[in-house]
Amino acid sequence: MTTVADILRTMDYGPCLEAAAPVHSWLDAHAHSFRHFIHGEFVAPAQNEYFEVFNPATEERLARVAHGSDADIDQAVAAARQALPAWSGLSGHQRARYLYAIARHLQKHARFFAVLETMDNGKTIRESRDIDIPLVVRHFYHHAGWAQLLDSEFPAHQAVGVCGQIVPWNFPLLMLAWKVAPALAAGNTVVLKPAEFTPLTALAFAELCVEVGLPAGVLNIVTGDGHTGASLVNHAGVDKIAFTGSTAVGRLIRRATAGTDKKLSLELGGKSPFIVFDDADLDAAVEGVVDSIWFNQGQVCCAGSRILVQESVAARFGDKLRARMRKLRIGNPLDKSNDVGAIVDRVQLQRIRQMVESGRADGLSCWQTALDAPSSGHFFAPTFFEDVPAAHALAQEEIFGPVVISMGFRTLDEAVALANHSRYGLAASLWSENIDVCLTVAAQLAAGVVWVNGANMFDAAAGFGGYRESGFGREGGREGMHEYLVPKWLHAPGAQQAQDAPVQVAAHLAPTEAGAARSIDRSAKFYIGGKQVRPDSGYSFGVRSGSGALLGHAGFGNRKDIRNAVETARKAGNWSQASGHARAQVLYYFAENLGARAQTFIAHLQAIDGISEAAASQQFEQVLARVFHYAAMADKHDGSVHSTLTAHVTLAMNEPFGVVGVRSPAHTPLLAALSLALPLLATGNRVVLVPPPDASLMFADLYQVLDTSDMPAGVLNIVWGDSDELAEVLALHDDVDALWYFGPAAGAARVQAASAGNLKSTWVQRRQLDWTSREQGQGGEFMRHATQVKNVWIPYGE
Ligand SMILES: NC(=O)c1ccc[n+]([C@@H]2O[C@H](COP(=O)([O-])OP(=O)(O)OC[C@H]3O[C@@H](n4cnc5c(N)ncnc54)[C@H](O)[C@@H]3O)[C@@H](O)[C@H]2O)c1
Ligand SMILES: O=S(=O)(O)c1ccc(CO)cc1
Repeated sequence: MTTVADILRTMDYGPCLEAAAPVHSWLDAHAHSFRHFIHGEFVAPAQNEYFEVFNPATEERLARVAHGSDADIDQAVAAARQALPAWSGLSGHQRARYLYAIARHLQKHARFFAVLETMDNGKTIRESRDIDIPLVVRHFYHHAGWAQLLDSEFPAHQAVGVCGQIVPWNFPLLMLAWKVAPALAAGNTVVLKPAEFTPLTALAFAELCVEVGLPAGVLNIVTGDGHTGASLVNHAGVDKIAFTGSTAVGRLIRRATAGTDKKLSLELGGKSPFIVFDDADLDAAVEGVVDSIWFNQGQVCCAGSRILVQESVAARFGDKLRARMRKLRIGNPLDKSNDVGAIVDRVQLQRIRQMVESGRADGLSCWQTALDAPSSGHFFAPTFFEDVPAAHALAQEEIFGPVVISMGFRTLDEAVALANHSRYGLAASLWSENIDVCLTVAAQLAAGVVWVNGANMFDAAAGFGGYRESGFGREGGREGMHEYLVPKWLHAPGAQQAQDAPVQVAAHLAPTEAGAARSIDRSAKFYIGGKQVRPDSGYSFGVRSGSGALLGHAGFGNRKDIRNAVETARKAGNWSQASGHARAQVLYYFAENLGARAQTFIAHLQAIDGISEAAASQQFEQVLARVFHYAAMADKHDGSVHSTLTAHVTLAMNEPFGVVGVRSPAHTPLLAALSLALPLLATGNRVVLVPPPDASLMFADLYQVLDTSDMPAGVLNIVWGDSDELAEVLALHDDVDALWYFGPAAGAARVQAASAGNLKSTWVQRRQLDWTSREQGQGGEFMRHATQVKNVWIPYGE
């Protein structure tokens, strides 16, 4: 028997077990069997199929859970559709009261949810009790607030409709909260599919919703696997899909929803850098690594899994990290003394093992904490690979386990280059005592979240989400609410589908009317890198007026022209670094020079659309007003400081995407094209514009104005031809960061499917907008789509 004297001598932790009895009683009361939650009731699966759920720490069977089929999804979507009018018709205040009640009830049952989560997932009770469940509660409180304030904070917006939500197994209830709370606050109804390894807290949450009297059908939960998820994604009755999970499945969902009107947000994988500068508090940084990669056994999408350490301190840092690893306690997750729990499932454990073995087989230096874990259960020792080459799979692939790698760097620039050497862009952690270094680096990182001298910090008031292949959309904060809202004018009755005439251009010589050749003294070329450029194809086409008269010739663009335009836009990065004031000056100057050429453009507008001179003049005035508007906005699209829980200044910075492709519509062509290009330019993006071919002669005159307006070469490039074909080339291009497509449904589907390659953010509008309306043609919606939010957490105080 261990005596007090023994304890004082060894100072070892004793076992300190959390009671599991309340969860066992709950499982017993359900006879260890769970059905779907649809229309406020627990209903049996249509095909009577179930799957088993285990405790990964003990391999004990916890329950059998319904396996959702197409019929179950159908029933749940119908319930959500039926509940939608009444729920979205409630006042924000009425919805706030439900969300507040959910938060209160969660607090009352907090320990039950924490224990259930630990048993289902394998995470330590310290984490589920002190992090997951308090954050879940915080999310419902925070979003009760957004429901209350919806009318004043999001005027002229409405709910999207029925939301299909699919979550992973790493933070089961927290991921549910991230999705359900904003959806319900905004007035949507929900069908949620939990991950197959961890459905139990979602089902307990459904019971809690019954307890608080949430109206039937507002929240529906269908359990199942990837097939169930795919059925939800493909269901025609769903208006929005919100997905958190792997990049591979995110890509499938992007393709599956292409060409539908479904709004989409994707929170995907990561390989986040953890950067340690030589002036960092190394002991604090070592604790940061523990929070980054051994938290939740490294099954964290934003885990700091790549340590980049300045060479001068690398050896010291490595020693300190190994010393700390020796102290990590791995074992029963219900034991409050343990730091590291179980891996969620045998399959995931196997994947981690294979990745680690491949690193060892390649001769990489590998160090592991001694594993003194229980004989049953899925445990894996904290693992550290030192000096891993930047291109190695262990430095590039997400492992999703307790495995960290490190590599050295010498200079700040090298650190930034290594940090950004990844297809992902979810998060980053920076360690330095020099605030200049921290903010300089934070601004240069391609990451949706940056933690300064900290790691893995979250709060409902701050947005979370990625750049690049880590997905698009944000969860949390004001920016997260936008994922569940749409401007009311988009749903206004009478909005038509865009009906661009099928592209008439063909790579052949246009028949020329007698005498026309005399008036045609040039063939309009493209504008690439600040220069007029002949088409690569060597073909041109005849440009005709609205009445069919031949106006001139224009080059016919192809894949190569687009690639050249993207390359030159890529090099024009200084525009993104320029101040808003500098960009405003260029746009004002552009407006001034455009105004001086009014007669030219009025004549073009008359010829293209067959409108009167008065109507063309009026449209041109609107064009000038729009340029002035975005010149004015260039230094005013401010970010914000979020009110997060801890002592942080959490900056939400609006950053440009980089290179953005724009396919603009035929209707009111100059106004439409500039209404799209200007917000992008004002916010620092570089643009490859594909305007309608019928208006190419007018756009050839437009770039002459650009030439005289100090617009740097490569910032705005213009190529025309078969608009949808060129848009698809842009969508497929990995160096294009975002794409705006305004045009007919068939082309929209093509670009959305093609964008799945690098998961670029797309803004697609198949409806024909009224560009002359200020509500539809300009404003916040455009500025918001032109930027992505980076949240930078900067600590203050002690
Ligand atoms: N960015 C974030 O916020 C975030 C957060 C947590 C996890 N993740 C990512 O999630 C991954 C780990 O979770 P996982 O293994 O459960 O991911 P996963 O993509 O395999 O599964 C996630 C969810 O999608 C469902 N699913 C699987 N195939 C589907 C399909 N074809 N259509 C629709 N749904 C489908 C699953 O059943 C599960 O509910 C990691 O890559 C991690 O980085 C990202
Ligand atoms: O979505 S994840 O990045 O995996 C994540 C990590 C941590 C927390 C809470 O601490 C929530 C979500």
